[in-house]
Amino acid sequence: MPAAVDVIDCTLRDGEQTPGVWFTVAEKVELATLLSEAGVLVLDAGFPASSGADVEALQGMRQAGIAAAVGATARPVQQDIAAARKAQADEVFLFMPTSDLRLRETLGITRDQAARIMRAGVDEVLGNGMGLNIVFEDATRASPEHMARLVDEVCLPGEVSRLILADSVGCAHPGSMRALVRTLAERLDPAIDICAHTHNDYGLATANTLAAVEGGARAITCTVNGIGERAGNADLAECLASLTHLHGVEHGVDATALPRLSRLVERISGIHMAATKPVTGGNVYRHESGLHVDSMLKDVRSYEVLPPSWVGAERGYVLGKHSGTSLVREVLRRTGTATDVDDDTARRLLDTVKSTVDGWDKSGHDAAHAAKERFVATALAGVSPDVVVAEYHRIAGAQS
Ligand SMILES: CC(=O)SCCNC(=O)CCNC(=O)[C@H](O)C(C)(C)COP(=O)(O)OP(=O)(O)OC[C@H]1O[C@@H](n2cnc3c(N)ncnc32)[C@H](O)[C@@H]1OP(=O)(O)O
Ligand SMILES: CC(C)C(=O)C(=O)O
Repeated sequence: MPAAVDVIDCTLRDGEQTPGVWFTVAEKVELATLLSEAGVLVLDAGFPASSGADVEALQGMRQAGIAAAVGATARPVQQDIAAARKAQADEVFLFMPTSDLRLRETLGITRDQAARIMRAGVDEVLGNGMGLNIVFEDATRASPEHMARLVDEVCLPGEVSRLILADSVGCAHPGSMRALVRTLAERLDPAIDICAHTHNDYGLATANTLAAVEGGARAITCTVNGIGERAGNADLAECLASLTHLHGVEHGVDATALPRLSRLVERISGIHMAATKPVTGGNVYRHESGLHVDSMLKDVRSYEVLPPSWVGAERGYVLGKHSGTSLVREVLRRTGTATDVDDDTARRLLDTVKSTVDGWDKSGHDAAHAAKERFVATALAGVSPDVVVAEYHRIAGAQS
């Protein structure tokens, strides 16, 4: 693993390509500002040729004076590059399919033609004074010979900063991704960084991103909440957590910004994350099961490898159907109600918790609604500690 990687966020471009999702100009500038303040180095901030709003949004980011470099995605065609220039992009993500399937069957061009179009696009971007990232779209289904030739012809030091290898359909696995990066890294001038762009069709986007870094990639692309085309992209929070805690790789992003970023993207995309969403999900730092809570109260390493403080969150314990007396005692201790509770009282209080949960009426709901209710009960409510405290006072009162 390298000591550090560059982080490129593409929520504003690939994330916005999520079917049915679009962001207003103000939302884009707000998200770009937060990403930049968090320490993200580069933003793939939009596709200016797609709409005037994208041009305006990129200009707005420049006017807001954000520190992150503002990038624009473009095909190697004059109109896209002109739009990126109009948007005042610092750099361009210039993409061209590399697989024969995409070249021959959907674009109807040969490898030679693709190479020539790309070379002309490179010259156009450079002529317009913008920085350049070359994107090999569908690289994970492309011929290594064709990609090697493109490396020689369009990925030249002094012209190109990064080569982005895109697993556009999410068909790679960690082994193939690692091998692809290694092969092209041997061909590429070391002044140019390889960057991974992965999709999550098999749920492997994060694993493939990490494998790419292992193979020699020195930059990664991610989206907040993993939103993006189809099953989405590599999730920013997951990638950063793994890089930090599993591999010790620096990335320059302040992890305490991740929950806020996640909530902002939930709000502006309308796509809500599950409570189990790694790193930023509502249940990630919460525990209910009695045996777990008992262990956690003795040593938090028992069931916690990702410290909540890393993202600025707090550890929580939920009283519920699966609780044990350890948490009942802890609640009484934390609320200052009682420090020393006999076994019989603790057990009676636990029974109150369990019967309260068992008494919840879920009839009249269809299956989907019931599942949602269960989620809400688990994620948000459990049983309030007040129930235990009130019951304790009732028992203690009755005893005195
Ligand atoms: C893998 C990725 O995620 S790439 C990014 C994908 N993102 C988007 O498509 C979102 C933004 N897109 C848009 O707003 C629109 O598609 C536009 C404005 C870019 C283009 O719209 P239209 O001109 O109406 O074309 P349309 O989208 O229907 O078709 C795409 C055209 O681009 C061509 N094309 C696709 N990729 C490339 C490429 N890398 N280089 C050159 N041409 C390309 C296609 O061959 C097709 O050309 P044709 O119309 O001559 O057959
Ligand atoms: C344009 C590139 C980076 C892309 O989104 C893809 O190939 O998935």
